[in-house]
Amino acid sequence: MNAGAEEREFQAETRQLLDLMVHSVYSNKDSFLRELVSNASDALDKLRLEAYRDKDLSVDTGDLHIEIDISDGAGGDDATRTLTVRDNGIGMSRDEVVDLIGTLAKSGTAELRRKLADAKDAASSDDLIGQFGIGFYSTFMVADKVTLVTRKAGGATGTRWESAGEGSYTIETVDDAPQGSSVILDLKPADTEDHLHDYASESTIRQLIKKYSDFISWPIRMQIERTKPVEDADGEPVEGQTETVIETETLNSGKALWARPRDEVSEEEYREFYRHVSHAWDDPLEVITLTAEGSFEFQALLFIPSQAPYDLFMRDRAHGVQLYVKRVFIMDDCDDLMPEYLRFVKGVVDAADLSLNVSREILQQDRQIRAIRRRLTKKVLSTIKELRGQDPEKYRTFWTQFGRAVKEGLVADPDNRETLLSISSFDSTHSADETTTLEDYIARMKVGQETIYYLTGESRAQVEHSPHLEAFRAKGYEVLLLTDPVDEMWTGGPVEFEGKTFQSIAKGEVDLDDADKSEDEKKAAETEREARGKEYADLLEWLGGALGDSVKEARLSSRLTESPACIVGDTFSFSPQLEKLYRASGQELPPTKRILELNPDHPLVTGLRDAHRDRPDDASLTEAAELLYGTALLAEGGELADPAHFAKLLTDRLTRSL
Ligand SMILES: Nc1ncnc2c1ncn2[C@@H]1O[C@H](COP(=O)(O)OP(=O)(O)OP(=O)(O)O)[C@@H](O)[C@H]1O
Repeated sequence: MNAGAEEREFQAETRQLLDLMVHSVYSNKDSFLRELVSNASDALDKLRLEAYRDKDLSVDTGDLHIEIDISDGAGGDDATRTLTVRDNGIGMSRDEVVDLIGTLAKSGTAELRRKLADAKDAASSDDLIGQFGIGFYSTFMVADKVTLVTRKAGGATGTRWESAGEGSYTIETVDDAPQGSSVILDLKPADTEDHLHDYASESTIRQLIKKYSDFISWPIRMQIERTKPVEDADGEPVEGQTETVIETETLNSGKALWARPRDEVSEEEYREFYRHVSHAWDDPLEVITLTAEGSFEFQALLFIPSQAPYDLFMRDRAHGVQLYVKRVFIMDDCDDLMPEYLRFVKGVVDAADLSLNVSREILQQDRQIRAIRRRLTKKVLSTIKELRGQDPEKYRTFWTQFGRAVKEGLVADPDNRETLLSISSFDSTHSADETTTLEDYIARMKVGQETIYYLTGESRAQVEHSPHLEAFRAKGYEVLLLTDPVDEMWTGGPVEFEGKTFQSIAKGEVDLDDADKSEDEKKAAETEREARGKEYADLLEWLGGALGDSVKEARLSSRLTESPACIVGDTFSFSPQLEKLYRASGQELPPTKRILELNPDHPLVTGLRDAHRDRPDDASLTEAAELLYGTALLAEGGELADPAHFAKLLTDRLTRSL
């Protein structure tokens, strides 16, 4: 080893990942080439941009390209078959090599770590590799040894990194590295049964580049050996004489996919491009193309993935939509082109009239970018809407994967709320395992029903057994069951869809009795209500006082059929879950007092009414009231303010009753 050379151990997770790669049974081993070419192409994009921005950077950007070299080991028995992918792009410094290649970099997330720990058998590696897309390391599926030689643009020395994919790698500084990076693979023997093709064969490489990387905008070159007829001085072939010549051939067409008409691009080309821009290995669920002409010219090629990335709800997620200006790559993950709630959309936007010098700060202020974002948002939403109508299966996949993120738009993007509601799906009491759209909900509404009923909570199991649902269920009213935290947010204010308002069944007054009654029936019901009101007036007043620290008032309920009591909020008061969310985010809130509603037909309530009438000063009635309130709170999945006190009351009662 040279001076400055070091042998370093891989981190535990990296070792585990490499082990998975080395012993991989992943059926698509060819993907390693796409990853290397993709990295090389990114490196060239970065260099071009860097050179444009930093005029003092001493680099040659005259002939930026990717080169592939193969050696089939024909030199002798022990000559190694190698494949080299070389670029003259941005390169890496020694520190970058250690950070980006030597460690598990961004893939070292908790999720991958957890899955790696579970992936004990080789079979589960297939799924894992496909799901995470494991860039540079995928080379170990096809190589016994990987060598990376790289020199950062503008740097004086280069770095050589080498590993056999086992416990360690070596790294050393080298003087003679050309600018850019070369990745040299010592290939494993071809084994078609194991999906290992002959990657030292010219025709294999030619095919793979066509298939996976044709759209790469930089030339991908290879030296091709050809046998040609020898020509005489006049350029005429000499009979019976041939010669071997080496020619440089460009393997890819390099046509920007977004600039080509949609019907001329195959599904396969779109898929490979999707994988390139998104660094994902799944298939796109939907391809979206858009060409805008007029004052703001741009072309967009966007993809909705078929699988949510593991980091969809993490803060420092990367890789969104890329920005190009007139075919020149400007930046990855351009947040300003897509609203946060559509952050899973991948792809490319190529704008005609921006400066190549544009920075993230400028973009945020740019009128043109805002206009593009509005157009793209509408286009993505209308595509999802079409999907819903035309391909329910795909729509279901979409909603399962991305619905939670999309619903954030109901809060963040009021301008598109109606469309967002129309593409949303919700759990509902209508079906135990199918979600419903609002359109379908409305079609099933009962005669006389004016509002869309919903109930929020922490889980379906919890809300499904909430006392608030009793009368709705008994009378056949469908209720949406909203259990994502974001549901608390968008239902926090008035919401309408197709002229129908949303109403929480745990808030405000509901009167299901009146919905389908005639005028006479309504009058009779009103008379009965008044009579009941009188009958219970004393009890309700007393309860309001006895439980005054916890509730605003007590009243009779028309939502209950089985439970003795439930607790409801005012129409626009915070739900307990929303209060909890606000508190968890550090905001101070005064506690919201809600209303205790009683079921006048329940024996506990009639018993309490009679006991209060007969023994108004009996102290044990206050305990009964507290127990009644506590059980109502527990039944809706709420939390008791003083569980120990409640437990003691209950224990005492039980003891006395035995
Ligand atoms: N040819 C190259 N030139 C310059 N930098 C490179 C090159 N190849 C890889 N890198 C750097 O190493 C990093 C890690 O590469 P790797 O392929 O493992 O992951 P990735 O491309 O970032 O993402 P993914 O894992 O999703 O493919 C890259 O992000 C890039 O910064």
